[in-house]
Amino acid sequence: MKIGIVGTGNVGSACAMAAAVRGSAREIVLVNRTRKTADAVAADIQYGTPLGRRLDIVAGDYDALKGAGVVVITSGMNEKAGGATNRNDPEGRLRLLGKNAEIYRDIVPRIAGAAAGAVLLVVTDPPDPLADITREIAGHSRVLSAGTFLDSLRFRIHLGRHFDIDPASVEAQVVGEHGTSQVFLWSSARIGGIPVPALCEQRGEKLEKVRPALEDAVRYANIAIIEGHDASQYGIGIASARICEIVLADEHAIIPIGSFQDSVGVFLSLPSVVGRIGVVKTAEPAMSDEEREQLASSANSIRQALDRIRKS
Ligand SMILES: NC(=O)c1ccc[n+]([C@@H]2O[C@H](COP(=O)([O-])OP(=O)(O)OC[C@H]3O[C@@H](n4cnc5c(N)ncnc54)[C@H](O)[C@@H]3O)[C@@H](O)[C@H]2O)c1
Repeated sequence: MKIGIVGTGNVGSACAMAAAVRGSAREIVLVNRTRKTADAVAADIQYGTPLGRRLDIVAGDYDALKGAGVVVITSGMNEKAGGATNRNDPEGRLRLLGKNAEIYRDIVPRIAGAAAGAVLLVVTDPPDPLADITREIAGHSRVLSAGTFLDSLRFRIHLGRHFDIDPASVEAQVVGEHGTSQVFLWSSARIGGIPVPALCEQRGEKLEKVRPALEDAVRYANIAIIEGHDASQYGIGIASARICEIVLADEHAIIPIGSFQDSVGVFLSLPSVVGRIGVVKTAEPAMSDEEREQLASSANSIRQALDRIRKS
């Protein structure tokens, strides 16, 4: 049970830390452009491991990824460095695609060559079109975009806060792009089996009044974090570690996550059964007409961003 993590900046280090603390694997290998950084992160985390489950965490070159069941790719420019922190910019994280696609064209052949049997989990922004590029280069379909798994957790947190309920008991999903065009499935959001719109009514609230602020808090959560702390890293670290666990244990858990959708020709997130081969099956959730239209428009945003860099 081995996890590879490529890139040991803020996000890669947080993924490693979360996987170590959660006991997600027996072995973690860290690969970074600057080996010294990967060595340092591995050593730092290793010193805490006698307090948890047995773990070997080491740094290595790409060939050390051999035998990994899953490789988390976090290399690339982040939102702050790439100027993607303006809430009024509809492009959002898609602004980072040109630069990060260049980096992916360089590193994915090496990752896919070394970790031939692994599921590749794309975390770098924007993860959906980068997963497309990864799939093309790797030549197989065991590719996931971290997608809206984290956005869905954020949605559950904010709904839990609003209704004063443990977010673990909130069922709610964000689908589509991990970006500004993401789609909130209000029509199927439930707490204790009660639809969220009905819960609002019970409290004398109008859903249309609750929606904008709550959606903005989720859609721009990364920007709010970056305004206080330079990079968003810990939430995605925990979310990525959980995805690795699902893959390594072939759990067949169902979570919102990005995979290639034949029907629209791009990667985007839908609730999906995840196991050792990546996405085993995608479920089409119940959606209102409005949500369905938003999902089509989200697919368009991703497609247009890919078209722009393929033409350039
Ligand atoms: N999917 C998500 O939910 C999510 C959440 C937070 C951040 N992110 C994204 O994760 C990525 C990493 O963010 P970060 O804060 O860790 O950035 P960072 O600047 O801290 O780290 C960048 C990493 O990329 C590597 N890198 C940079 N240029 C490279 C190149 N040319 N070749 C090989 N490696 C290179 C660096 O060595 C470093 O390991 C960003 O794209 C960020 O936007 C995604």
